[in-house]
Amino acid sequence: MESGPSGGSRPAEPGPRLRGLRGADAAASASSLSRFGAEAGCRAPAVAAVLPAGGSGERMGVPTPKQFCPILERPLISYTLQALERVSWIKDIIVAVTGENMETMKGIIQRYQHKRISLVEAGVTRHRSIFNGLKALAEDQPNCRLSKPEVVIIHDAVRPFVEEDVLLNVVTAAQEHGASGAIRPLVSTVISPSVDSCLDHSLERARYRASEMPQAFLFDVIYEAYQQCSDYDLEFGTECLHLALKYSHIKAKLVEGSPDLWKVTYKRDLYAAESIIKERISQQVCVVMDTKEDEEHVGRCLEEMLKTELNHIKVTSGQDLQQIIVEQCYNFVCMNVMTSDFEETQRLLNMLEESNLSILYPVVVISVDTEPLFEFPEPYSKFPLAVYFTYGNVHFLDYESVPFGQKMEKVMQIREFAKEAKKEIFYYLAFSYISHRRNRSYEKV
Ligand SMILES: Nc1ccn([C@@H]2O[C@H](COP(=O)(O)OP(=O)(O)OP(=O)(O)O)[C@@H](O)[C@H]2O)c(=O)n1
Ligand SMILES: O=P(O)(O)OC[C@@H](O)[C@@H](O)[C@@H](O)CO
Repeated sequence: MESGPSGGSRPAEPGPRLRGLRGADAAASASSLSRFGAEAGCRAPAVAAVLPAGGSGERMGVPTPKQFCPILERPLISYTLQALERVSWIKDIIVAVTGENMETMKGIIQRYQHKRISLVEAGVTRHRSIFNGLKALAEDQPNCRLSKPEVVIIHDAVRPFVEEDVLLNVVTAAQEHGASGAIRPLVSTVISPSVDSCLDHSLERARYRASEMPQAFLFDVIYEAYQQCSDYDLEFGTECLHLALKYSHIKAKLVEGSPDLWKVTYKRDLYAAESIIKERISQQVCVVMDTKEDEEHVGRCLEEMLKTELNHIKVTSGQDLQQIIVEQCYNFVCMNVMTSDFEETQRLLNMLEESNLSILYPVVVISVDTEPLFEFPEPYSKFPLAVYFTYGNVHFLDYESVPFGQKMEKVMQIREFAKEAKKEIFYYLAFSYISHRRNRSYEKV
């Protein structure tokens, strides 16, 4: 077993989380942990995850194993890891990959700065890969460097759309019942063909469900099941819940999952995944404050206001910017509260230029000045002005006819600045906040 960049024998505490992410997601995670306590009437369990990622993706029909196929130039498995890393109460993530893909996997971990990851060798079947992942967590194994969790999540590496709520549901249910799995309604009816490929019988669709992922187990339940498992089951089985029932006599609690839990199997699934990822990326915004203090004030206000509209809002004063860009955020709002010389915006644009962000998706940078670079004549002066630039062209929203004073050179300054933003779509908003710098209180106009 090999640890990822977190190194050491014990995976570090949740890796450097994005400040805003820490704010929003950690709050969610914290509330989740309290849910453990409330609903299960017990303390939050130690939780680890095993991700089988050792397949060859034959049904995808491409040379690259599907877990490494790019979506927006980023490997599919990286999105799944990112989804699990957003859940701060998952302490260890064990990924089973083949020996030939080990270096590829390490490169992905390094490139996208994934944390809490340990790698194990995959097996020739999915069950054997999962078993190898569980061994890495068992304490009866030589050189075991990870502590045994109370609950282990098993989740296919090619199911990138997994949210904290379903993970919490299966883990909470596993704590109580010993095993749990996400299920979805069947789309097609299940039939049984006869030996001459004629219909033998069909199942009443409403009485059956599709078994999806994530699944969760008390670690001892599933580990003992795999230890007793027959070679036949390890070779041909596809259902971990079945192993828990057959060998540990545990009837898993079934949990309704969301439609997005599907497994990327065929090429069409990759196209569908790309559409969903694009839609989700468009819902992600990073607010970049020019000072840490403003991050705590204006940033948190914006976070509170925006988080009901967006699926992920991150607020930072810069120290996490590199990680945010690595995670492929595409929408940035630079709040220049203290300065209006574009310093922070320029720094972001430079980082975007130097990053490997996919150019398949436009980056939007909105620079907001609380001290407008120029005054507008009445009655416009008290309205926010939306001036936006597309590849160096200046467009004025709504105020085309606004007569500017002699300070056009300020507008030209913005225009020159925007020309630097080669591939970004750059927005500039001038808000007239009244900011009492002394007592750091902010009043919106
Ligand atoms: N020996 C194997 C086979 C599969 N998997 C993993 O199990 C998950 C679900 O399996 P599946 O969708 O069947 O993946 P593949 O086996 O790669 O697909 P195919 O059957 O089309 O080859 C995937 O993340 C896959 O990488 C694994 O870890 N080890
Ligand atoms: O058989 P495959 O390896 O394609 O897929 C595994 C799936 O069966 C499995 O992920 C769920 O059905 C839940 O067990």
